Amino acid sequence: MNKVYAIIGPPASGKTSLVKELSKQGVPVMVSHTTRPKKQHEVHGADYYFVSKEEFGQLQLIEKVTRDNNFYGLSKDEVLRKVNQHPVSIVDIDLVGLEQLKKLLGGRVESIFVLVDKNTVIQRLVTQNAKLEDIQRQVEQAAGKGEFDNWQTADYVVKNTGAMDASVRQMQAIMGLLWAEPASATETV
Ligand SMILES: Nc1nc2c(ncn2[C@@H]2O[C@H](COP(=O)(O)OP(=O)(O)O)[C@@H](O)[C@H]2O)c(=O)[nH]1
Ligand SMILES: Nc1ncnc2c1ncn2[C@@H]1O[C@H](COP(=O)(O)OP(=O)(O)O)[C@@H](O)[C@H]1O
Repeated sequence: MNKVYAIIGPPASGKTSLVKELSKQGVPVMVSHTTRPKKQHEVHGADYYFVSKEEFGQLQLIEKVTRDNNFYGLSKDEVLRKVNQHPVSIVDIDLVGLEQLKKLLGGRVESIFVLVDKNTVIQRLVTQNAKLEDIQRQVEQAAGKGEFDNWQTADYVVKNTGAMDASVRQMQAIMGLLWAEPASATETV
């Protein structure tokens, strides 16, 4: 059965970075549509599908959000296309999206919670030069939605406070994309 692994976790836990790295290693990613302008370094179809408001309005979406007058959403077509084409794919999604994904795909969805503590989140947001009041709001909102506690209901948990490489390898192992090197047959003890 083809599987989609939903990467969930609080803000600044590392979801975007981990998904980008897994994508570089060849894991197919479900891509959202957005009406916000494309930034120079971004690639249509990889970072987002960049579309007009009219085009966005015609999509069948499993969930969407409005931010700063821009729309973002994951289309049903994108989900079905990726899950039907690939044995394993990944998606960076929030909890509402995860519930919708489960309604659409049932047992084909597994969730991986990216675990970090609140202090690490705050430190990372400070490093990204976020304003203190924005940091406080983001952390409070995430805590209010239970985003620090979702590890309790996720299928898998990966702690992302050490080296990112280690988290990437753990996720590959969870998804069945990494195997331990077999011990050499000629090895003596
Ligand atoms: N619910 C939902 N949120 C999304 C989707 N796509 C992106 N987002 C969120 O929208 C926010 C803004 O994304 P983006 O414009 O790429 O961020 P920026 O590069 O930091 O300006 C981020 O928090 C994303 O996680 C989506 O399909 N659904
Ligand atoms: N294992 C890690 N160690 C240190 N910094 C990390 C690690 N993983 C991610 N980061 C950093 O944390 C910040 C937030 O990561 P990001 O991928 O944007 O999180 P999210 O998508 O969950 O909001 C980024 O600056 C990123 O480089």
